[in-house]
Amino acid sequence: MAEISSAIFTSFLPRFPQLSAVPHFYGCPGATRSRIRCSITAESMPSRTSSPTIPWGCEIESLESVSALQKWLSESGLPPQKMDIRRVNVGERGLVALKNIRKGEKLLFVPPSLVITANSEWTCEEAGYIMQSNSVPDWPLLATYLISEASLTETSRWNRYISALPRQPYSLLYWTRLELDMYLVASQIRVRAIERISDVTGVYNDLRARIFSKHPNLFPEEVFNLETFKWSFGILFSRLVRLPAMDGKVALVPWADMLNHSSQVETFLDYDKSSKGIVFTTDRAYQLGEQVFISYGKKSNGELLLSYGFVPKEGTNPNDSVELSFSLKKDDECYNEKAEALRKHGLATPQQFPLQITGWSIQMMAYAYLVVSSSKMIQQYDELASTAAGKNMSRGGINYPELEEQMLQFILDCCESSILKYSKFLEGGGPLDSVTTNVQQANRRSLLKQLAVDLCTSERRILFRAQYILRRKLRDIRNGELRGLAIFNRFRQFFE
Ligand SMILES: C[S@@+](CC[C@H](N)C(=O)[O-])C[C@H]1O[C@@H](n2cnc3c(N)ncnc32)[C@H](O)[C@@H]1O
Repeated sequence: MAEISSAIFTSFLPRFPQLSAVPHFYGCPGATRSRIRCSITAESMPSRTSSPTIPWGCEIESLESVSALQKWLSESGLPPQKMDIRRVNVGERGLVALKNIRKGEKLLFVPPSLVITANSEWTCEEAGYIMQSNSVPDWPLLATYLISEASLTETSRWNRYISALPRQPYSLLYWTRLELDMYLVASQIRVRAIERISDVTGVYNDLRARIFSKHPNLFPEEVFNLETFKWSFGILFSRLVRLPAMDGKVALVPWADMLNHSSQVETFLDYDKSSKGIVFTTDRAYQLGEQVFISYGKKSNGELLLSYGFVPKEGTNPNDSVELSFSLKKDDECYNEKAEALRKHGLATPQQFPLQITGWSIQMMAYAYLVVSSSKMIQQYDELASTAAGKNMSRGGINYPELEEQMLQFILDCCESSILKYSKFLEGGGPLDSVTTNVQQANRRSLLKQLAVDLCTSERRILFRAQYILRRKLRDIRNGELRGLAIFNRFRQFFE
């Protein structure tokens, strides 16, 4: 998948404009409306308290719906492919090479007519008209579109595609608050997941208040509810691609979205103007029968778990990082001045910075310098906060040799307190393990726990490496100081 940046996700956060005056519709044409009502019956209706079931899509590993999808795609203009959808070891279902594929080959060629974007036609035209006339941003529009088309079953042209989508995409959206608190207690991804769940809930509530409640015949609550929105956002987070050659347009690309991610490749999906289709260019060769991969973007293991519900094997992701939380010291006599400088540059206390396996950023160092700086440096607070916010990136700008030791010690302390949290989770048993009630629940818990263990192991590994480097640097500084002191003392004795 092309990178779906948080900037795109935030594009649905701005409030929608007030409802414009729209003609009053009485719902989709008769047959279609009744299908909506039939598609989710009272019995199958997802409940907010019990485990919800979405009445469309398939089991995540199902290949049955995939053959119907392939047939429909070929009939609808997808050219013959050099890959086929198969059960795979990495990612349940994936695309596998049907012949040897060279490095540098263009593959796929999915025509734009088979791609879902914010401009796609709605089977229920009236619902589409209402959404568009309210200028609903792309993400909530697509989430609503997907539910609308899914609920129309065979009437929708996307029926075959939607039937092959997972009924429950792997995503942190499906973790309960208790599971997030238990299993991701040490990782900052827990907070990101909570925020994301609350964003999705907020978007749904906004749509319901502003649009759905005013047109209940077009957007009945038994179809357009929080559970179906969780599903559609889960699908978008794990399958939507941004197409740079189409001005960053976001799209669901059937067939191409069967490609799994590998951190070892860099190629991604994009629109190819010469062939007028969605393609990707292989950046390595594949042999017959091998699974073909793309990159979902330079994402950390935590980000991959958040959006896609998986954690790559330990040590295989060169883009892995862990979020380290920094705070001003509560007893700092210049706390207010420092907090104000941070606020001015859009930063807070506490503030998270990514720590990579390859090291830490100038922004992180600038924040740490600000934390340890004395009141004598008050003139530099603004500059440090601006560097911490990434606005002033020259290394020379934060060269304070007299504070270096304190700054490094501060980062080391933060790393070590974070390591303690990870070790407590990884080396202690969780009380949730003892309260599972049935086999299904026990299986789910062990899967989530394994994901959390994999994530926390990889995040702690980065912290251990930083701890090692910081300790060595501090030892060198202190040894250098000691050597300097010894030379000074020898000089003093000589003159005495
Ligand atoms: C765009 S879909 C790819 C097709 C998907 N495997 C399917 O069967 O529908 C993204 C989802 O595939 C799975 N996936 C992709 N890359 C993976 C990987 N490297 N390891 C494990 N699961 C992966 C995750 O479940 C993710 O949410």
